[in-house]
Amino acid sequence: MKVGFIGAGRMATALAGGLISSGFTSADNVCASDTYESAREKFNQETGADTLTSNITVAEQSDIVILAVKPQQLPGVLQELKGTITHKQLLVSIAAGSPLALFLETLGDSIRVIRVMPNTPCLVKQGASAFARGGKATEDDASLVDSLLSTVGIAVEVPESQLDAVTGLSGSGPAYVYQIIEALSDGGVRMGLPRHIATQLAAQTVKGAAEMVLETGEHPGALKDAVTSPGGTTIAGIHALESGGLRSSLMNAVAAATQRSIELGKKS
Ligand SMILES: NC(=O)C1=CN([C@@H]2O[C@H](COP(=O)(O)OP(=O)(O)OC[C@H]3O[C@@H](n4cnc5c(N)ncnc54)[C@H](O)[C@@H]3O)[C@@H](O)[C@H]2O)C=CC1
Ligand SMILES: O=C(O)[C@@H]1CCC=N1
Repeated sequence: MKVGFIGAGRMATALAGGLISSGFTSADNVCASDTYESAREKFNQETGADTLTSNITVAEQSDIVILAVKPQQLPGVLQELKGTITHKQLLVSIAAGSPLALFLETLGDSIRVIRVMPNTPCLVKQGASAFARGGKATEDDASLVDSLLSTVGIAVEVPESQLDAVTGLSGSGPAYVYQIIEALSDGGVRMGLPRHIATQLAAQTVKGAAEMVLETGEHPGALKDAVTSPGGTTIAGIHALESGGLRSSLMNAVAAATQRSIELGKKS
């Protein structure tokens, strides 16, 4: 199975690294093209896979072609790949906000295309990705993309209409959580902890709580109750969070980012 990346930036390097280190495919079967030499060199150093200057050659040589350029660069790349991408390759796009219709309109509706919304924790193999099938993409194509994304985290299939909400939640979500970690650390510093200790404790607390949700399958509310002693410290903290509208703020953040994803999708 030959996998080719068009665009050898951060997300491509993370995905290629996951594919190779997990044994999904070998470095010999992976290649990438990029306009910039520095990006090609970094991809090659970090993954051991070959890089090329020609997007067309990468597409011709690959069974799976992964488009990993920025959304603004996508229309130009698709024009270039017209006639090269056919139903023989599986096309996978990770470009935020670019709808399946864009690929079908440009490359023809016989192509097999899957649109993915990954997130940056893919860089540390803790990604949360969702994908939607389009055109003539089959059940087998979906399983393949599921296995591919699972090398760098978890993956779920959704209808394309839900991908804007996915973008608002898990695509942009790491940034919300970084703000939460920074704020928890600030709280620790305010109460007298050294910064490096406060940040370490804050990050591990978020990681540990997330693992508890994923591993136990318990409702987050039940896990919260298990931390909260009657008349204790936690309920005092929770009351302060409720006064500050934490939950409403996070729900509004997901809604605002989803709305922006819808707007950006209409422009492309
Ligand atoms: N960073 C994030 O949080 C997320 C990013 N994405 C999507 O992933 C995609 C890639 O993002 P990053 O890896 O963060 O960007 P990046 O900027 O690190 O990588 C993009 C690469 O494409 C190359 N490139 C530009 N024009 C090209 C062309 N015509 N032909 C070949 N290569 C070309 C650039 O030189 C660059 O190395 C984007 O579409 C983005 O929307 C999706 C989810 C989350
Ligand atoms: O902020 C953005 O537009 C992209 C999409 C998801 C994460 N970053």
